[in-house]
Amino acid sequence: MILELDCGNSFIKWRVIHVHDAMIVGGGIVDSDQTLMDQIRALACVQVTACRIVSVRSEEETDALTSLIAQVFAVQAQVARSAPEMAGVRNGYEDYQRLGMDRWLATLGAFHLAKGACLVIDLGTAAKADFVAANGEHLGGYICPGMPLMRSQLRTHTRRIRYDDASAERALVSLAPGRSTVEAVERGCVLMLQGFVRTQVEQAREMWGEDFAVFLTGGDAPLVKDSLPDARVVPDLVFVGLAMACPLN
Ligand SMILES: Nc1ncnc2c1ncn2[C@@H]1O[C@H](COP(=O)(O)OP(=O)(O)OP(=O)(O)O)[C@@H](O)[C@H]1O
Ligand SMILES: CC(C)(CO)[C@@H](O)C(=O)NCCC(=O)O
Ligand SMILES: [K+]
Repeated sequence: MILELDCGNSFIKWRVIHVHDAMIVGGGIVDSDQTLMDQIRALACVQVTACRIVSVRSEEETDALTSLIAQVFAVQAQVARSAPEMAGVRNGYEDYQRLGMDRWLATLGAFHLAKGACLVIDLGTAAKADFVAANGEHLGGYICPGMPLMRSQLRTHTRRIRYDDASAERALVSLAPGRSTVEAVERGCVLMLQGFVRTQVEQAREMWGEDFAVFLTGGDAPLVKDSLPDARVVPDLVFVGLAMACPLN
């Protein structure tokens, strides 16, 4: 079985798939290497024979994780590396190595699925948008604070914005003007995300008319999907690209 890991800035998403048909055996989202190991080991009868990783963490953190995996499962993890060109997509950065690997892989995955022009939106700790033209040219993209960063900046830099996670969740039953601090902040940040996403779609329309696909991924995709009815929500888009970048045979 193949262990796949997407190491983001706040969380690690993992899943275990069968080698032959890519059927998903299990998966989850964790906030530490140790919890990751515990969760994988808790899956009965899993024999990890290969591992592929995408990481936007430091080289040291990624090395520590690959060592742990070598120790626990006796496999050498394959770590996805940047490339100037792959699977028909040309990296649009001046220095291709600077483009975040999560963005690059999501872009590869999206172009593979769309087989044409696409806009890729990934809403995690950071909110990211990337544009790929029909000929596979990656045109670049945008990076903004995502929901967790917007909310924590407000909490950190003000005296009187304080609330707990449970009330934050309750506040999102509607997006009407907030009548409490928690509603005002949570709804305001969601509207920021929706505005970000709409602006990207407008830009794609200016370039490509109606001839493009929109892909939506990342933990906070559900917060904007109603304002983007034509978007394809693909939670595992980074894993689609990861399998392309690290084919393991
Ligand atoms: N089960 C979950 N565990 C943690 N966060 C979740 C979960 N489901 C949804 N989320 C939301 O997902 C967001 C984090 O998204 P994601 O996991 O894509 O971030 P990340 O990969 O760490 O960040 P980035 O991609 O910017 O590096 C959080 O704001 C949280 O609200
Ligand atoms: C933007 C983040 C932090 C989002 O995970 C990641 O893609 C990253 O570290 N990128 C490097 C900077 C860049 O993409 O220009
Ligand atoms: K990510």
